[in-house]
Amino acid sequence: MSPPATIVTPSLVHELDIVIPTIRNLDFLEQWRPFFQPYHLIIIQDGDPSVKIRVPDGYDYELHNRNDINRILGPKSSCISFKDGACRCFGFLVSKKKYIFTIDDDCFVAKDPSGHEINALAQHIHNLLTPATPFFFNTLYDPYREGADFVRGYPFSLREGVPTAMSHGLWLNIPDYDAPTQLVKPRERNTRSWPADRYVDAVMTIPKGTLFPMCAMNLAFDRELIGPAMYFGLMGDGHPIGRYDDMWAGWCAKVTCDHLGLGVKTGLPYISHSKASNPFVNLKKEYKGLFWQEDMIPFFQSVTLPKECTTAQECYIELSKLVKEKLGLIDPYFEKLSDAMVTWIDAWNELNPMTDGAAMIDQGSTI
Ligand SMILES: O=c1ccn([C@@H]2O[C@H](COP(=O)(O)OP(=O)(O)O[C@H]3O[C@@H](CO)[C@H](O)[C@H]3O)[C@@H](O)[C@H]2O)c(=O)[nH]1
Ligand SMILES: [Mn+2]
Repeated sequence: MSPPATIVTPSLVHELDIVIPTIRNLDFLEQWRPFFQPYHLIIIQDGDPSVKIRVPDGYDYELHNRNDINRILGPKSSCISFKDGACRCFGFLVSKKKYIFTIDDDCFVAKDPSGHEINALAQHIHNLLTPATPFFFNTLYDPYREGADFVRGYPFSLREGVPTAMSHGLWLNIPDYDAPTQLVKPRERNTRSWPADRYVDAVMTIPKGTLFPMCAMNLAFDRELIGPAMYFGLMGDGHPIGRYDDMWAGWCAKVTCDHLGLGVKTGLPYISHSKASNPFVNLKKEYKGLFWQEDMIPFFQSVTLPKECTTAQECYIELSKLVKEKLGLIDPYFEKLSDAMVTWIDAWNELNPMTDGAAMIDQGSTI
């Protein structure tokens, strides 16, 4: 379902890039053509750079493989993962647009319960252009949606909301499960009809102080507000962990949004996820993350950033110090990750000299 027709959602064709990490031909773009064709694509080709990736005709795109990443970043390319979808964050780095939409190459156009094709991009744009409400939960969900509003008892001093930095979409068909869950529920599908009936027609702001497991399959964000915090970490080749790229970025970005007074939304739009990656391969990649996360989550829940940090870059550098100090005790990996977080910000500032990130947003008047 796209945003209601009465709310005109600008296309943002000149303000938004679509970033796709890939190891395969991009035939999936044929199905997205009605929605994606006007936009510039940034394709990050992972794996062997000598492999030719086929992009359907008629798309305006730039494609970066590992040789390009090494050439553009030089020694800083060490912070960009290889042989893991985490490489997509290079696209966030080189984009020059205000907004990013990132999607996996096994994600297709979904249909809502009435059978209409969902323009996921239009819904993300609507989510990003309307305020978020992290300081007080609205029980009718998104108050800025046609036909909804703030419910009785919602403080008027908070109804202006705050800028939305991230829009986290969901998935029909193959849900984004971790390997153990995938192994015990191999045939589970998230369908829009009975008995699953898991098409939830809602967008909600994730409250301040609450973390969430960010999936990069169907994700949009405001690059100027939160781009510097959207680093997907050291994953894949040469590293002890994989498939925690988007999770890591989501935890860092959420604590940064909370500190800067920015909003994160989850819910609509849905895409249809077509391929279940191999659960045994995934288990090997995720293994350390499955128990490290029992320490990572309390760490992020305990993070407080100094009030002097007023931009995403400043928050992120502070976070990198805390990662080294606190998580470095778990495993030397986190010391390397902390250093890579600093390298990422150096690369960000080098490629984006003009953006000084978001100044701290008014935390919303207390009532
Ligand atoms: O080595 C690789 C592997 C994959 N990619 C690209 O990354 C995305 C996601 O890959 P895939 O769909 O095969 O894996 P999933 O398990 O479904 O993905 C989930 O894991 C998350 C963490 O990576 C991901 O965002 C989730 O959706 C595809 O576009 C692959 O082409 C890669 O670049 N390098
Ligand atoms: Mn997938």
